[in-house]
Amino acid sequence: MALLLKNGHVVDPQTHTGMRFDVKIDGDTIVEVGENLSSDGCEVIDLAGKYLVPGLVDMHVHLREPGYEHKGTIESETRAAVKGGFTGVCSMPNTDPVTDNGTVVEYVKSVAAREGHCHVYPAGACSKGLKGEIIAEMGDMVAHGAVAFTDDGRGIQGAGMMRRCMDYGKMFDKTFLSHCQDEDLVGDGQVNEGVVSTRLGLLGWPAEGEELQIARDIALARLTGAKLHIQHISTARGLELVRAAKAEGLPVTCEVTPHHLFLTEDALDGTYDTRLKMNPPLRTAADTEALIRGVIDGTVDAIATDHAPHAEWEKAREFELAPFGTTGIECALGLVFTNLVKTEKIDLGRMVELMAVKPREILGLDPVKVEVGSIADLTVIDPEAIWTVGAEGYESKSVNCAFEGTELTGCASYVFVAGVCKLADGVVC
Ligand SMILES: NC(=O)N[C@@H](CC(=O)O)C(=O)O
Ligand SMILES: [Zn+2]
Ligand SMILES: [Zn+2]
Repeated sequence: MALLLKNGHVVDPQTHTGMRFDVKIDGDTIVEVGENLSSDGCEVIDLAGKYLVPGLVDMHVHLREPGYEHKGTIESETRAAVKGGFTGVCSMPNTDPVTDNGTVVEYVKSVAAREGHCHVYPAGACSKGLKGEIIAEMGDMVAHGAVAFTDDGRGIQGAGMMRRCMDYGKMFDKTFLSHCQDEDLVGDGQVNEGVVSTRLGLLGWPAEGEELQIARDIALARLTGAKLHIQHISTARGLELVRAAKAEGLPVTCEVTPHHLFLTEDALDGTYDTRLKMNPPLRTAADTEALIRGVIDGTVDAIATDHAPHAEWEKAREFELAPFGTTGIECALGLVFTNLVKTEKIDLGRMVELMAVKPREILGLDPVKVEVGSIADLTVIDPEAIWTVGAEGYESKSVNCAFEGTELTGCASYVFVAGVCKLADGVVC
């Protein structure tokens, strides 16, 4: 039966924004958009008071399967994604085995097709085993559906190796997603190097450890012509490097996470809370202010969560022994809505650009628009819902959320993936 979404406030910067429209879905496709559409033969969902936007895509997510199913599975983490309002996620290759060949890409895709709640777009590794030594089977991975290349979890240490990856891989016309971390400089750094690391007595992870590789990778994008995307950018100077690269016309983009936008190293003071341990670390207030300015002025292309589930016992260890990473896919929409949209720093159209339009563009996916003929990947946002992160638990298998206890306004109430309802009234179907 066709599905009629009535009276939603459509926000799509690619088509119509700010209009109240009915949207009819048949199968996996939008077949009609307009006012007062006939509901004959349709199941009707009333979206009065809600926003209807192109389905959100989180371009940086750790699903943990295969290999780390005690942290999360493709089933559990795509369930969390749908709860958070996403119709698709780009999965990172730091699995076990590493997603560095077509067989593992195929495995991720087949489990996602069988058990996943939303689209999964796998990223393949740049180097075999994420070791930064031998180029991974890029062509094989692309043939099996990999959408991008990354050694996320590690920076590629050798400039020559990064250059060879880009030179070889650029023939596939995919973007290189770069985790920027100079391991020699960062060493065992735990938190941002500065006053807070000194006060806590923890080894520092200096901003320069990230900025050196951002500068290097931009130089290599210039040298090779490959498309470069800086992951989870966290420092003001790093963003300045991206701004300059864009002004020069280089094919460089970047993403920022909600935790690097809305939390600073000061949250760690006196807590030693391992949920606040992530890579790169929380930085200074001056950095978050610069990142928010970048979101507003367009230097930042995308907001992605770097959703990184870890088991409770892993995070319950001493700070130095706990793994890096926070979950975030269930609260990202609420955080951005509360802190940026409600405060009028950005409008909802810009939010859709950051969380739906640009991620697809960078990953080379087909665009999704609220218009006839588009695939019906759609997110419905309730702008009035007030809720507390973690108060009703999580859909994710893991609970290591840096934002637990934060009160937010705005959440996803419906999610449609290829025309199928996956979230109804805030409940995963
Ligand atoms: N960001 C993190 O702190 N952790 C990520 C790895 C990564 O994104 O670098 C993880 O896989 O747990
Ligand atoms: Zn990373
Ligand atoms: Zn990551």
